[in-house]
Amino acid sequence: KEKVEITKEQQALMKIITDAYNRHQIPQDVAKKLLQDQYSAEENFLLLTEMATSQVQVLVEFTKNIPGFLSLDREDQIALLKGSAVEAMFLRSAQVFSRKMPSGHTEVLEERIRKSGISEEFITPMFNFYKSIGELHMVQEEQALLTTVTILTPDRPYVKDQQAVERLQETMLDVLRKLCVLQHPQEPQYFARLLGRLTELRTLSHYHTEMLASWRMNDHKFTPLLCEIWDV
Ligand SMILES: CCOC(=O)c1ccc(NC(=O)c2c3c(nn2-c2ccccc2)CCN(S(=O)(=O)c2cccs2)C3)cc1
Repeated sequence: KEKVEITKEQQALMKIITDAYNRHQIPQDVAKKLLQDQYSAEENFLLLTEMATSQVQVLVEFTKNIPGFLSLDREDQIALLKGSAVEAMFLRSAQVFSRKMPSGHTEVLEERIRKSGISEEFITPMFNFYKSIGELHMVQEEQALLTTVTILTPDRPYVKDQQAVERLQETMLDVLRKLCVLQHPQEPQYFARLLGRLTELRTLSHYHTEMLASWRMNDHKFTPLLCEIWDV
């Protein structure tokens, strides 16, 4: 049985990434608004737009703390951000959703999201994903590293130096693999299950692209930042 050990450097790397990941949460006032009294579909949609926009701003800040990210080609940095923004948001959403919220809050939050003008065909896979992430009971280091692995996906559109991204992603995957073995010793397949969620995440982001088209048709407005990062 191979003795799995996280090196000093990997420990330091994990701390930088986890601290950066935890530094940004949904602004309390926005989250509170989501849980407050009745809202119309329009107001719910507006609130989600506001939250999604703040998530993108936080994503940009977070990536700056990924060791090695800022040494990548600048255009590749943009390509990685654009390519992973939706996936990172749904990963973060799943973690927000499955966090031990005060009882009843999860249901209210679910209700608001369901009543925000998003069509059922998108809502179902989204909540299935949230539940499947919740069942993993990831520790915060795993959440932060999984998001980092998602951002550092080499085969995003328009990435020129894929090798450089691959090297960074492999560094993160090695730490995540060891962490999974140490955190879930009874579940040798835990790391594989985690990576399997990234496949589910890609499917969700394809749904998202379709939804954007239908929202555009119903004349739903997005913020300039969301239009920029979602190419709408
Ligand atoms: C400051 C750090 O920010 C965060 O930590 C953060 C976390 C999660 C989110 N999540 C969301 O905004 C969000 C969305 C959906 N659900 N959902 C959600 C929110 C809370 C819990 C669980 C899920 C569905 C639709 N999209 S959308 O982008 O397609 C959209 C946009 C406009 C109309 S529809 C958004 C934001 C910020």
